[in-house]
Order: sequence, then C-alpha cells, then structure tokens
Amino acid sequence: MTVAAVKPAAPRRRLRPTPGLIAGLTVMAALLLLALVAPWIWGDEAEALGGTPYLPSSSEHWFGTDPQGRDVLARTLVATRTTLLMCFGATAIAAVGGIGLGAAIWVAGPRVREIGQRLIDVMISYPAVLLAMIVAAVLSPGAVTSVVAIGLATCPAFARLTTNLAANIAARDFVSTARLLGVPPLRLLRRHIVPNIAEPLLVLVSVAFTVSLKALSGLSFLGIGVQIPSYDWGKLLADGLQDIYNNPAPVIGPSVAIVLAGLAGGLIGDGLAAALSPNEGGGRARGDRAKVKAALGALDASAAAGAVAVADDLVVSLPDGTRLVDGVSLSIAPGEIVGVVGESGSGKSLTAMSLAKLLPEPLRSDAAQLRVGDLDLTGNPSRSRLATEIGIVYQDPSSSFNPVLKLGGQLTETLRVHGGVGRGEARRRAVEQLKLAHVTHPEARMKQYPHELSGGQRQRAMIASAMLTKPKLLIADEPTTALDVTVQAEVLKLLLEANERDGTAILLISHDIAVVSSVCDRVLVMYSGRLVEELTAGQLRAKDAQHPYTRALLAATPAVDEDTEPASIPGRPPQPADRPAGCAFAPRCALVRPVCHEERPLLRITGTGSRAACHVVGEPAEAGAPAAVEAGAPAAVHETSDVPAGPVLPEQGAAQDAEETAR
Ligand SMILES: Nc1ncnc2c1ncn2[C@@H]1O[C@H](COP(=O)(O)OP(=O)(O)OP(=O)(O)O)[C@@H](O)[C@H]1O
Repeated sequence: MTVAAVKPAAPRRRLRPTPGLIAGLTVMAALLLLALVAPWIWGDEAEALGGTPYLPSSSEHWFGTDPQGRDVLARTLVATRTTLLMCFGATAIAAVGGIGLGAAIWVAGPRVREIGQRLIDVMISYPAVLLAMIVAAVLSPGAVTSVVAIGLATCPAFARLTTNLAANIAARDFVSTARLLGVPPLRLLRRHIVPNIAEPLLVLVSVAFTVSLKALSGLSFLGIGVQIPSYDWGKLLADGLQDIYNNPAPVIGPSVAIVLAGLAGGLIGDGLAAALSPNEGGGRARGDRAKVKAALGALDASAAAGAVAVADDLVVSLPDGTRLVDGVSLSIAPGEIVGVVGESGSGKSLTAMSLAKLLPEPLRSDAAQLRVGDLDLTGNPSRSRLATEIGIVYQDPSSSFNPVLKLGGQLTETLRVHGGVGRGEARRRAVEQLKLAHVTHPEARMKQYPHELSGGQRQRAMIASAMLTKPKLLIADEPTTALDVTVQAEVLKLLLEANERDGTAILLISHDIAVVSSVCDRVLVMYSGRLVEELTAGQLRAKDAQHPYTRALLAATPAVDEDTEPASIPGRPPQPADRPAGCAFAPRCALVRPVCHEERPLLRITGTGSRAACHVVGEPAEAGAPAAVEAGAPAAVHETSDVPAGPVLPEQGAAQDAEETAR
C-alpha cells in the first residue's frame, strides 16, 4: 500500500486576508513595536518620582498622574512590553501544554483517551480565571505565577480541541492508510494529524491570547498578579481606580490599551478562521451512465491455485457483542475480481476493512481463518507486508490523500519505508505508475498538493499509489461513487487494466449492481452483515439470481436500456442489534415461510451453481405465492444442495464458472 508521505510541508492554501485580519495584524504589529521601543523612549519618564499625585488630564500629562505623581501615559506605553510578554508566555504555556496533553491522550489507548477526555471536560467547566486565582493564591503572587496559572488554566481548551480534531482527522482515509502502513502513533500524530489540525489550533492561539490578556489584567487588578515595582496594564488600572470618582483620566490609558490589544487578538482569530479555508478545487464534468457500461467489458475468471484472500466465519462485533458482520465466509483467487453489493449498512466495508486489518476502534474481528496470501490477519501480521501486499482505493478521492503533503512524498513513502527503495528510484516508479494510471503531467503532479488535482485525477493518483507495490489484493471501496459517471467509467477501466497488467486480485465494493456485474468475475451479495448469495457476474447480468434479496436488488436497479420502472424494496434492513433470529431478510420477503423466522438459512449451492442462503430457494413455488419482485425475477427457483459453511475455494468458483459456461 502506497500512500503516506515523507516530508511535512506547509499547506498550499489560498489565503484570503479579510479587512479584519489586516486591521488586527496592523494593531498587533504596532503594539509589538511599542513593546520593543517604549521602555527605551519613555522608561525614565515612567519611573520619575516627585511629581504631583492624582493630576487630572492636561497637555503635559494626557492621562494625568498616578498616586506617586508618575505620568500615566508613559507608564501605559512602557507597560506594553510586560503585558504582552506575559500574554504571550501564558498563551505559549497553554498551547504547548494543551496540545501536548491532547496529543498524549489521543495517542494513548481508548481507555486512557476516554478518562482523559472526561477530565478535560471537568477542567473546562471551571472558569480559567477562577482556576488561575487559586493557583496564584496558593503559590506566591507575582508575574511568573500569574503567567503559569493562566497558561495552565487555558491548557484544557487546547487539549480538548486537539483530541477532538485528532479524532476527526484519524477517521479520514489517509490516516487509515498510514495505519495500514504501520506508521507508529507518535509519527502518525506528527506527520498526519498535527499538520491537518494546525489551522483551528492557530485560531485558538489568538483567542487564548485575548483570554490571557483579560485574565492577567484581572489578576493584576486584584493585586495577585504583577507586584511592585513591576507593572502591567491591569496594575495601572488598579492604581487609577483609587481616585476614579475625582480623577477618571488615569484609567483611560490602560483601559484603551487592553481593549486595543484584545481587539487585535480577536480580529486576528476571526480573520484567520475566515482566511484559511481550503481550496478543494476541481469541478465535475457531466456524463452519461450508459458510457460506463459501454466502456467496460467483463473479464474471464481467474483460475489460479490458492486463494489470495480468505475469510472464514468472519465476525465483526461491537464491544457489547453486537455482530455488525455475522459469519461471512469468502475467498478471492489470485487475479480474480470479486464484487460485494448490498444496501447501505450491510457490512461490505467492515468485511473489506477486516481483510486489511483496518477496523476502526472499538470494533473487533474474529474468524476461523482470516488471511491475505500467507499473512495471518488473526494475529499480529507484519505491518510492512500488510502495507505492500494490500492496496486500498477509497470512495472519496478528496480524503484519500493527506491534504497538507505533496503527492510525491505520499506516493513514494511505502516504497521507501517498506521497500527499502531509494528516493530517486521511488520517484521514478511513482511517476511511471501515475503514467499508467493516465494521470496528466505526472512529473508536475508529484510536486503538487492533492487539492490541486481534480477529483478524477486524484482517484487515478490513488489507484497509482495503491498499485505501486504491486499488491496481491486491491480493496476498492466504492471507488467511483464520488465521481461523475464519465470519470467512473475511466476509473473502473483503470482497475481492470491494473488487474490485467499485474494480476492483482480486486475486492470491489459497490452499491451499483451495473458496475459490479460489468467489472467483476464473481459477486457476493450481503444483507444485514451476512452473505446471502454468491453468484457469477454472468448470472447477475442475466438476472439469474436465486435469493429473493438479490432479485429484489436487481429489480430495484434502474436499467438504462429498458422501459421498466425499478421496483423499490419495501421496508428497511434491521439494525444489527435487532437482527431477527431466522433469516434477516424475512420481514421484507414476499416468499417468506414460517421456517424463515425460526432458522438462519445456510449458504447452499443452488441449481444454477450459485450459493444462496435461503430456505425457499429450491422449494417448489406455492400456488398463488406472490413473486418476490415483479421485475427481474427468474421464472422459477432452482433446486439446491447443502454445502458445509466455509469459504468457497477457488476450485469451487472455477467449477461454477465452468458450469455457467457450459450452460
Ligand atoms: N465504527 C463503527 N462503530 C459502530 N458501528 C459501525 C461502525 N462502522 C460501521 N458500523 C455499523 O456496521 C454496519 C455495517 O457497516 P458497513 O460500513 O460495513 O456497511 P456498508 O455495507 O459498507 O455500508 P455503506 O455502503 O453505507 O458504506 C452498519 O450497521 C454500520 O452502522
């Protein structure tokens, strides 16, 4: 599997500075300049004693004088340095500590993560200033104590945002791919998670600056912040308050300064949030569904010796024992293209992800046998072998690649990390694969970010990436669903080319019966986490399906070359937790018998050579019994013979193909 990247790079995003951002940055730059020069220019004036205390505003002292007769304007300007230094210090502690804490919680296992998140929630529910006041009161009051206290009190906000954003990014396809590549958690965090959550964290930094400013000024105002002879704006505000009813001038200077700095922080935060919007780019062309069919032809079934992938009695379950995939057995021969169809939630993706050992937490898989080649997936298989022997193409090309890394690095990483291939050779092979995948300007693409490619080009690049190590098994999970139909046809053609060229077996998951029946050799039909029928693509094309569910699916598929209206399947599949004891399809099946509610039907070879899990298939049709579906239903159901549960061996699949050919 070939995806993740080598060198983190700054995201190439279209920065659209808003007037607010420009204003905020300008004010902040002016304040920073002031912080730099004010102590040199007005330092002496600000410290000079001997003046008249509590002087009102005058041309000599714009904001009057303080209780010691010092010029308040000069002191306000000089206090800029201390105030900003404290704010930046507290913000840095909050950001570094909070992001570190959030990252540590995310990297830790699910149990620690849950406890950590609860603790953060509790910490956040206490106001930061209150927390800081307690810390400042317990330790001796002073500038450093206040900075540490406010920094620590703001940490939980960063920690919570980090864990939430990390969890969000961790669910993305490119992170799954990196996990498949065996990237350790810390590296995953540094390379794939942090760069992708940097923008919202940056916005939080500016918010934290404003929060720190208010909190630190508040602590100094209350007398538990900066202590004499040091002073910040909060301390100046407290000094001015002593005679505010007679002489309000001294509070104006520090008040204006606090408002200005707070406003600058807020404007920068809002401006950054608005300006840093990613450019997904790429419009979609229009097309015609018929071209999908026209562009594609069926392939001959592979007749190789040993299965390249086997799942025997695969169960994927939730921690409470609910079975999301319930006893699926399948096998894929080398070079074979096996399709998996079924309604949404039928367990297609979880079955496929089990074969890549990429189940999301907290799901677990159990199987009598689960392997790809000789790689036993029930244990702890070599990550390196997993990465090179299994390729994955995801549904959404926009989330398949890490958006902040250039394609070149992402394409070459597996070869370099797991194949021991040098940088130059890895790039050469990546460019070659891009060419094979008909990616335009492959050399230039290597230097581009994913968002600079159209959806179709990205999916081609994804296929090139997945094929770089010449995997034994390529899992394509709805690879065309997010694409326009004309691009769909080209992408499917690419998969076929890769299959023909390298003999890679493909597990193709799709909602679209037309797609699987034109591309695949064999098709598995899933319903409610179970395999209900297994038939050849030829049988599917001929609408020679046996299971009432498959026939209903066929009838519900709109045909471009027929006038018949597609028939919808009444009802909905059961939730995995409410799956009925007998046949899961029974509540929706027009051919249902009492036995269907009581006994789970086993997969049995039918008279046509397919395998169907149905009590009714093979039984003589009852007089007057309603057809399962109006359209696409065969004239009669065929005889069946029981077969033991377990994966269909390649020989069995080949026998079915031979049988079909003979017919
Ligand atoms: N991480 C998860 N936690 C809990 N339940 C899950 C999780 N992932 C999937 N499921 C549930 O498992 C069942 C099978 O999901 P799966 O994604 O395999 O279905 P699917 O056939 O691939 O559906 P779709 O075509 O919509 O992708 C569904 O009921 C789904 O809600």
